[in-house]
Amino acid sequence: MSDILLQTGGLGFGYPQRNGLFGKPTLREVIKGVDLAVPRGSVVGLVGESGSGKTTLGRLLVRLLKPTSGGIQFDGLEIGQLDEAALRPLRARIQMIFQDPQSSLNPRLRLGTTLTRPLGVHGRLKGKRDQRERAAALLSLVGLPSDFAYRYPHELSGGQRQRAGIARALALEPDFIVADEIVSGLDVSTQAHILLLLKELRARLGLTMVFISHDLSVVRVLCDDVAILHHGEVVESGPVARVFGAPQHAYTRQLLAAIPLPDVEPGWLDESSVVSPQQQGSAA
Ligand SMILES: Nc1ncnc2c1ncn2[C@@H]1O[C@H](COP(=O)(O)OP(=O)(O)OP(=O)(O)O)[C@@H](O)[C@H]1O
Repeated sequence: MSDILLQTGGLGFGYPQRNGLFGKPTLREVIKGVDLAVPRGSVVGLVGESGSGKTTLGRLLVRLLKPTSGGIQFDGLEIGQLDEAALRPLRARIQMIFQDPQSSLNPRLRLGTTLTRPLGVHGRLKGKRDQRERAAALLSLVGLPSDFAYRYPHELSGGQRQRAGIARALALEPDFIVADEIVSGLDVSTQAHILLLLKELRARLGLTMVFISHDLSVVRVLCDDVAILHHGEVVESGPVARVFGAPQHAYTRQLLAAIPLPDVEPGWLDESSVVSPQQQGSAA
């Protein structure tokens, strides 16, 4: 078994674009020749300014998009050109969490139904009681009380919704998760709770993750490795301490200068430094 769970080689992607009313559509390349390796059990940060291609690359990695060139190897299997039927058995193993959990939480369904629906789809539910127990276990995994199973998404705070989004992604016990800007839009204290939760889940479940963020300080506390994306190309990658401590590429230096890292110790996100939702009285 290789130490690398997911690897891309020369990965490229272009969105079709119309050229005038009668012109033939062409591809506008937004991901170019990306070589990325995600070791098992690691969290790899993907950073870059707005429009650099982070979301597109994330969607390629989970095969919501099909590459226009290059390949993606997942657990030794080339998945870049697989069609939907061939991808189906892999879908449970690869999940994406979005910035806006609204998109993964159906507003008309109670949380318990949303969380356990993927289990039902994959034939892993044994009746109503099992469904209730699985929903409670998933809620507890992300620090939410079990009676939240009866709530609708609009009855949750932003942080609670993001916890629910994480629970939904974890329902099928995936091996690989792409998290796309999942703490953007949350206040700083809620961000810290969610990051701490991810750290705990990672340790407990041995998750392998690509963590997309424009916030370098968040990447520094959570990620082992980081890849810097610029105009669809990875211009630099490696261990976070090395890339942020001694950036080699001019663009990385520019990014670091533009977004100064707060002067925090790498260990600031320890359990002792963050009040848990239970301690606070309500789940953040
Ligand atoms: N569905 C689409 N159709 C056509 N072009 C798109 C589509 N989605 C994104 N793009 C273009 O692809 C490029 C990369 O966009 P992408 O959203 O991947 O970047 P990003 O780094 O995630 O940006 P942000 O941080 O703002 O979300 C941009 O130029 C964008 O305009």
